[in-house]
Amino acid sequence: MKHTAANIDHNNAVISIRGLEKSFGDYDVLRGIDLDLYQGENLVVLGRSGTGKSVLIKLISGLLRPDKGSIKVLGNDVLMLSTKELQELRIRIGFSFQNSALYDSMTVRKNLEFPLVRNRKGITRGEIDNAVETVLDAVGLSQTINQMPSELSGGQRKRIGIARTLILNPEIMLYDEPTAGLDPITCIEINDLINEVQQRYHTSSIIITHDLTCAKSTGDRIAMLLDGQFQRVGKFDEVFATDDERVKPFFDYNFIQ
Ligand SMILES: Nc1ncnc2c1ncn2[C@@H]1O[C@H](COP(=O)(O)OP(=O)(O)OP(=O)(O)O)[C@@H](O)[C@H]1O
Repeated sequence: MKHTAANIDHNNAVISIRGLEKSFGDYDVLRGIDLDLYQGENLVVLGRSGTGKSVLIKLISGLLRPDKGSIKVLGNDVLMLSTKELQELRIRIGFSFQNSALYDSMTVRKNLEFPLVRNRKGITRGEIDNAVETVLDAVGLSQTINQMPSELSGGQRKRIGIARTLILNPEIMLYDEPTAGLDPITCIEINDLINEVQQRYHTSSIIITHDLTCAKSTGDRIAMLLDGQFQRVGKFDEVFATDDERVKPFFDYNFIQ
């Protein structure tokens, strides 16, 4: 079970979605999504491949427009924002995506400086150095500051990718399959890091994963996408207390029953 007691404000939804629908041609991917992400909460989104998890993230970040429904993020109606306002909103969201690769030709320090220099005009050298050292310490990799990405393990690269996101002090974190392709021990480290980020940065997070160990150890709540809707939402044990043949195989496969 999740081992950190989270400080969640259930009166404050940082993401609020109602009646969201999205189709591509004849395929109705999302068929009426309702979802609240509360301040301080880690919410895990589970679902089979192709059920629309990435589409949901793209709708939340304004990269796709829905056919129906509303999306509020940090008090903003995403569908009403101008391009510039959307860009400003996205800076407040940290994206930890599988393909958010590090720049191979830059040291860890330069990789971490990059988003700061681009997004914080007028920032001083001292402030940059301070921010880099703080996020590296947060992900436990201070010693790698002058290394190249090719000298790091997969787990270390993942941590630096998360540090690069944290450097802009995001209010919301979106993790897309954070443990994919990592060995079990590194997975545990990444799960712990997600929980530490929640505690230390007071972020609210959506974590998309197929890894139920990750779901169990990071999720304050689990939302399972079934047939285009969140049909099972709750604590980990509640979500899996069912004989539903769409749900059981997830559990059985992950825990070898
Ligand atoms: N721009 C697009 N145009 C047409 N179809 C799309 C588009 N984006 C997504 N789809 C379709 O929507 C469905 C949901 O895709 P999505 O990438 O959200 O799945 P997913 O749940 O994230 O899957 P996975 O776990 O494999 O990453 C898929 O059938 C996909 O082909």
